[in-house]
Amino acid sequence: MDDLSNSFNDDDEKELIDQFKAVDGIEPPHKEHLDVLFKIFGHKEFRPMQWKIISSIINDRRDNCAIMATGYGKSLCYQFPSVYCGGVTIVISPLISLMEDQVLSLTVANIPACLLGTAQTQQKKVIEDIFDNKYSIIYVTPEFCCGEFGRNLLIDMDKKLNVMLVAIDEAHCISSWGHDFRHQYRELSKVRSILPYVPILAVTATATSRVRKDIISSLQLRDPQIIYSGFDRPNLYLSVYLKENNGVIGDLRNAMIKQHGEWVFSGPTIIYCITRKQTEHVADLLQREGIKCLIYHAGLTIKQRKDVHENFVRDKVSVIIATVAFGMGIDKPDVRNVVHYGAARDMESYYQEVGRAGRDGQPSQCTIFYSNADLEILRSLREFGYATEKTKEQKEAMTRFFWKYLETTGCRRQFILQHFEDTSNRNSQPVLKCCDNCTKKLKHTPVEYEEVDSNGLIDLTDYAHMLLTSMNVMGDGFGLNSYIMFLRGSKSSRMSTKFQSHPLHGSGKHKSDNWWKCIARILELEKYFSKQTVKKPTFSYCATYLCEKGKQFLKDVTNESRRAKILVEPPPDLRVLLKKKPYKPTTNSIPYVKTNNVSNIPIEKISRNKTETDVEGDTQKEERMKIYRKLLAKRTDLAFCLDCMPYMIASNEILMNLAQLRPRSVDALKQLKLDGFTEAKINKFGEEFVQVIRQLCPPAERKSIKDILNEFPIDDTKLTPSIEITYSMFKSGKTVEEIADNIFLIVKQRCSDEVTLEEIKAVINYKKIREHIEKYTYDYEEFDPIDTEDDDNTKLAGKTITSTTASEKSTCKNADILEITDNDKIICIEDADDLALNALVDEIETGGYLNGTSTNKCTNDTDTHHPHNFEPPPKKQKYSRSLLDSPPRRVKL
Ligand SMILES: Nc1ncnc2c1ncn2[C@@H]1O[C@H](COP(=O)(O)OP(=O)(O)OP(=O)(O)O)[C@@H](O)[C@H]1O
Repeated sequence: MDDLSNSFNDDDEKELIDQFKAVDGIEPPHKEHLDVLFKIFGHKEFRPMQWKIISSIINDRRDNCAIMATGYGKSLCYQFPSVYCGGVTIVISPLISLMEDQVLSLTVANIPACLLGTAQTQQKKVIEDIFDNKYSIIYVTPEFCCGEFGRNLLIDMDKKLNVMLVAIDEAHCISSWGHDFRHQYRELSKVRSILPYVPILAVTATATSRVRKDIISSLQLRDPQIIYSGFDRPNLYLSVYLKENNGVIGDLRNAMIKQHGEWVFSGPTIIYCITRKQTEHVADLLQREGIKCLIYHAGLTIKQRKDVHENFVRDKVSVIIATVAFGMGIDKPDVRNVVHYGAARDMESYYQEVGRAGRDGQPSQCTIFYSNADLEILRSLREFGYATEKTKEQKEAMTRFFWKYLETTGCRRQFILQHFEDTSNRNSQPVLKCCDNCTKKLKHTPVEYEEVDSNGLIDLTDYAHMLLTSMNVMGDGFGLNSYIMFLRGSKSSRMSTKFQSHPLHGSGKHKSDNWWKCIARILELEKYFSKQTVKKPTFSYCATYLCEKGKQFLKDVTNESRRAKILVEPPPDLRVLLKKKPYKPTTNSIPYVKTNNVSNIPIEKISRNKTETDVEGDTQKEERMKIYRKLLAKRTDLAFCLDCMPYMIASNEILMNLAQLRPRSVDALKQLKLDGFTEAKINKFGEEFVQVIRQLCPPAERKSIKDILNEFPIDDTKLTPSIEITYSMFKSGKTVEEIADNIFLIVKQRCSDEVTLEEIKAVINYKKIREHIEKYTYDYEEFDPIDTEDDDNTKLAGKTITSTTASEKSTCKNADILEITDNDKIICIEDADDLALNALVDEIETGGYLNGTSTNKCTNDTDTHHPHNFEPPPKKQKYSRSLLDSPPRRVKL
C-alpha cells in the first residue's frame, strides 16, 4: 500500500476505539480502514452510524435500512466497502443528474465510477471496462437494472466480479407513504432475486415507521440492521412567518441581511414557491430590486433546467426561485438559505427541501412565509395530481399535519424530530440558535392575550359550535363564505330569507370575517368538516361538508357530561386578531426592548459576528476575506477547466481554512490535514491554491524556532521525555545545528558503529518538532543543511544515513525507515513516517534495551525488512547522559 504517513497516530485511534465501543459494542475500525478513509475520502474518522453500516457490510454481509439526516454522509456508507475491499458497489438512484454529479465528484477524487442507464452513450465501452474491473462504484438507473438486458448484466457481474453491495439511494421513493413515490422504484423488488446473495443497503433521509416498513418489505430485506442517525440538523435555524400585506419583497427581507446598505441573501439561496406562476412573479420582483436570480420549474425544457442548475452549483448565480421540481439532486454543500414562499406540501417534503441547506455543516436559515390561501392552492394541486383516493387521502393527512407545524408555538425542531420518531431525549426548554419560537421565548417577555389562558391556550368550543351549527342549519355543499356570511348576519340577496330569519343568523357578527376563517381552518385541519372542489361548466368552487367528527361534536356539545372542549394554542393569524392584555412588567422578566428588527435576526447571526470580531481585527478579517475570494475565484477557474462543480474540488470550509492558515507550499498544505481535501485532490489542485496564497501574502516575517515554539507550544500531553529534551533545547534558544551537534557528538565520542536509542529518538524528535512548526505560516530560520557532496549518502560517525526515494519506500513501510544493514550501517530514510519510527523505538525499548537484559547490538541476521527482526541493542552507559552536555558540531539529520 502507498505511504499513508499523514494518517493516524495511536491517540487518534484510541479515541476512536472508545467512541465506537459506545456504539453497541461493535468492533472499532482498524488502522487500515482509517487509512483508506483518510487517504481516499479525506476524512479522519467515520461518523458512528457510518461505521456501524460499513462494518456490517464488510464483516457480516448484512442488509441495512439506514435513515440518516441529510448531509450525514450516506454516500460514504456505500462507497467505502468496495473501495476498501477492491470490489464493486452497484448504486441505484432515482435521478440521472444526481448520479452524473456523483460520478463526476468521484472521478475528481480519483475514485473510479461510472453510470449505466438505458439512454447512456458509449454503453458498450463502459460495460467492457466494468468487466475489466476498472470501476469500484457503478451507478444504475432503476429502469436499467430491472429491464431484461440490465438484469442479465447484473447476473453476469455477480458471477465475474466481486459485487460487494447493492445500495438503493433515496429509498423512500419506493413507498406511497413517502413524499416522492416513484413507480419505477416499485420494480426494485426484483433486485433481491437477481442478486440473492449480495447485501442490500437502502438509504434515505426521510422515513416515518410506515415508510420504513414499506421499504423493508418491498425490497425483501433479510433481518436488516435498521439505522437511525437521528434527524436533527443543528446548524439549520427554522422560522415561519405569516405573509404580510406589504408584499413579497417586504416578506422576504425577513430572510435577508443588509450589506453596504443593500438587502441581500447571505449566500446561495433557494426560494421555493408552490406554483410556476409564483416563481416567475417572485423572480420578477427580486430582479427589480437588483437581485440576480433564475427560475426553475418543470415547465422549462430539460436543457434550460440543466443550465439553471449548473449556474447555481457553479456559483454563477446565487439565488434560484423554484418549484419543488428543484429538489432531489441538489448536492451543493454551501446553500445558506432555503426559503419557502408558500407552505410546503408536507413535513417529509419540507425536511427534504430544507435538507439542501447547510450540508457543509455551517449555520444556515430555513424560512417559510405562508398564508391560508396556500392551503387552498395545495388542495387543488393535490386533487388534480393523484390518481387514487387512497393516495389523495394520505397526502391530505400529510398536509394537515404540516399545517400544525406552521402554527405551533412550541419548538419547531422538536416538532420535526417527534414526527420522525427521533428518540433523542431533548428537553422542552427553549434553545439558542434553534428556531423562531425558541428565540422569541428566550428574548421576549411573552405577550398576554385576552381569551388566552395561563397555559397559552384559547377555548374555541363555542366558536366551533356556532360555525358547525351554521353548516348543519344551511346544509352541506355551500362554500365556506356562505356560512360565515350567515353567522355575520349578511343581508345579501344571495342569502335566502329562510336563513336570514333563522335565530343563529347574525349571532357571530361580533367577530370579523378573518376570525371565522381562522376558526374554520383549525376545524378543517382537525377534520370536523372537509372541502371538495365542485366543477361547474363555467367555474369551480370548494364545497364544504360536515365530517363524522363534526356531527359527533354537535351531538355532544349540548350534553354537559360528554362535551369536550376545543383548546388550542392560537396560531399566528388568530393571534393577530386577539386583543393584547396590558403589559405588566415583573421583576423576573427580561425587559423587551424594541430595536431595529433585532428580534427577527436569528441569535446565531448576532453571536457569530461578535465572535469573529472578538478574535480578529477588521483589517485582518478583510485580508482573510480577500484571500478567500481569490481562492474561490481560482476554484471557479479550475472547475471550469475540468467541467465539474467547484465544490467537487474543495469545499468553502477548506478554502476558508486556507485563507486563515495560508500554507505556502503543497507540503505545508498536506500537513494541515483539512477534512475532505484528499491527497489526490491536493496533488491535483494544491499548487494552484498555494500559488494564490504566495502571490497575495508577502513572505511572513522570519522568526526564530524558539519564538514559534513559544507562541505555539507543542501540546504538553504528548511530550515523551525524549522529545522534551530536544524541545527544551529549542526553547532554551539552541539552534537546530547545536542540538544536532550534541547528538552527533554522543555518537562520535562513543567511536562505535552501534546505534543508540538517543540517536533514534533524536531523529524522531527532530522530525516531530519540525513538523510542528511547519504547521504555522511563518518562515523560520532554516534547519541548516550539512555540507555534503552526496545528498543521498551522508556519513555520520561511520554510519550511512541515506535518503531514498518514495518508490523504494513502498515495498516495506516500517523497515524502510530505519534499518541496520549487514555491515552495521544505519539507513535513515528522509521523510520517515513517525508511526514507523515510533514502532521501531518501541521495538528497541520492549526488546530489553532499556532494562539492560539484552547484550546484542542492532543486527540484521535474517530479514532486514521487518522491525521485529531487530535484536535490541545493548544498554549503553551513555544512555542517561543529557544531550545538552555535549559540545556543538555541525551535522545533518
Ligand atoms: N466521516 C466523515 N467525516 C467528515 N465529513 C464527512 C464524513 N462523511 C461524509 N462527510 C461529508 O458530509 C457531506 C455530506 O455527505 P453526503 O453527500 O454523503 O450526505 P448525504 O447523507 O448523502 O446527504 P443528502 O441526503 O443531503 O444527499 C459531504 O460533504 C461529505 O464529504
